[in-house]
Amino acid sequence: MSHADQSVNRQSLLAAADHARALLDAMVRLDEDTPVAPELAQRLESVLELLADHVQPVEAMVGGRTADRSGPRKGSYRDRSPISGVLNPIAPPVTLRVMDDHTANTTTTLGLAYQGPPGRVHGGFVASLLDHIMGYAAGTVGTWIFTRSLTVDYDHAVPLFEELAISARVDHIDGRKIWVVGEIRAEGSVVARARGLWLPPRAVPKGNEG
Ligand SMILES: CCCCCCCCCCCCCCCC(=O)SCCNC(=O)CCNC(=O)[C@H](O)C(C)(C)COP(=O)(O)OP(=O)(O)OC[C@H]1O[C@@H](n2cnc3c(N)ncnc32)[C@H](O)[C@@H]1OP(=O)(O)O
Repeated sequence: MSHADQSVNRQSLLAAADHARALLDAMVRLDEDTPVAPELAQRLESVLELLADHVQPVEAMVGGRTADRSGPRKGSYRDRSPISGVLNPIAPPVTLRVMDDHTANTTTTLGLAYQGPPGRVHGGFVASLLDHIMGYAAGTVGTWIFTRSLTVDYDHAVPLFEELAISARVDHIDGRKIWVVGEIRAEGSVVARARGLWLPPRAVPKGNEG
């Protein structure tokens, strides 16, 4: 496939991921006695049939390489992230900014698919957003890092349908330990805060050395 074709194909995949996001939003807003339910199930089944021969085996996606590492990388790991992956429909629309000063930030607006208490973002997803952005801030210190500890303070409701500003910065580094703080703001006020510890693995995970 030429570079031009690849670019057109990627645009189509990005559009498909956006449609899938819109589908998730529509699914959680459907009334249980909607008359379109049978046709919806049928149409989605035929979409899955279209994809059946084209999805990669999971081994090709885990770690970004085929199991025996002989094949090419099967697409970008970051594009598939559940929080910021543009090709992962469960990721809300976010654009990450990772800065040289060991900070990371993003903005996003979440719909009903992320609802916990009525009108509020699910607390687990609040933690996931913080974990992810804080992980990227920690990631500016070393390539492979994992969350070892994360403590979240839910100061106020994190609202749905309003723009959220999520930011993180490395607070201090103590040997291998990278301590990070993060926060979420809505309309300029802090609604959630977190503090956490990130650590590199003692050995680089198998299959990711290259
Ligand atoms: C330019 C752009 C670059 C961007 C680049 C991006 C990179 C890409 C970013 C991806 C962003 C995704 C963000 C998702 C983030 C996940 O989703 S990560 C997934 C969830 N986390 C995991 O799966 C981790 C599971 N845990 C592990 O694998 C291992 O425990 C770890 C984290 C590798 C650490 O292993 P370990 O070093 O053997 O751990 P351990 O000895 O228990 O603890 C190390 C030290 O920390 C201390 N410690 C542990 N817990 C605590 C605590 N709560 N308080 C104080 N001290 C503690 C210990 O006492 C110990 O201290 P020392 O004795 O060494 O002084």
